[in-house]
Amino acid sequence: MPLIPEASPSPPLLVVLSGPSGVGKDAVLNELRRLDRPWHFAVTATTREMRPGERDGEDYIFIDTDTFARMRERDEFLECAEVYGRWYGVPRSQARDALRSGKDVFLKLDVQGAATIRQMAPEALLIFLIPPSLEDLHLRLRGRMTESDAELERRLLTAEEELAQVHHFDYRVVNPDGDLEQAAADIDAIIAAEKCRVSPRVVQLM
Ligand SMILES: Nc1nc2c(ncn2[C@@H]2O[C@H](COP(=O)(O)OP(=O)(O)O)[C@@H](O)[C@H]2O)c(=O)[nH]1
Ligand SMILES: Nc1ncnc2c1ncn2[C@@H]1O[C@H](COP(=O)(O)OP(=O)(O)O)[C@@H](O)[C@H]1O
Repeated sequence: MPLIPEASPSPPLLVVLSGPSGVGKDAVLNELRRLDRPWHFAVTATTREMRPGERDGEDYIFIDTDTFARMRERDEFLECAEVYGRWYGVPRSQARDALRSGKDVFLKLDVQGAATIRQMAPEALLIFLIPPSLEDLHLRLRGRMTESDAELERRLLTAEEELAQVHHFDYRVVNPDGDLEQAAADIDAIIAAEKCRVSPRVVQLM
């Protein structure tokens, strides 16, 4: 029996997850990985030092500033930005190949990266993760104990500017204190709803 065209699977989504440092992006993404959906979580490159427990090639591709500059000159990044004094970039292959394979692709980006993707691929789905309060954000960032005092201060100062960018996003999801499963469930529901759009998002990447 011929398939009804509207019943065919919707095209893969390019999902950008942003949010201030310490809000819980990594924690929520790890929860989303456990859902075992047909999603690809892009691994981006950074010149930031590796934190204890991070794995090269899994949490990030850790490279030095010369290598980053060379990759940038060769236009190997879909997007890149200087964030909190370090460089970060999405290798083109990380997004393009996974989309072509039909997988929804998650990019964990700062607000600059989200704005670049919005320009480059207006059909991308932009989700902003927010803390219940600035106090919660400060407690989480301090509690992670991964930044020097100076770096911590820089991230906290930047957080308010980042939070003010929420109106550029399609969805905002609260990461409730002690209940990151709820934030993951909200994002899972957003993706499921987006897959039911009558006019689906069709992402074109160069
Ligand atoms: N624009 C852009 N931002 C990125 C990229 N990879 C990571 N980031 C963002 O860079 C910021 C700093 O990341 P990180 O050093 O892991 O700090 P964290 O947010 O405190 O975990 C976060 O907002 C990330 O979402 C990238 O490829 N491009
Ligand atoms: N919903 C939550 N409630 C309480 N603590 C959280 C929650 N989500 C994340 N955390 C903690 O907050 C800190 C920052 O989380 P992380 O995922 O590193 O944030 P980001 O990737 O956005 O910088 C970590 O110690 C993490 O365990």
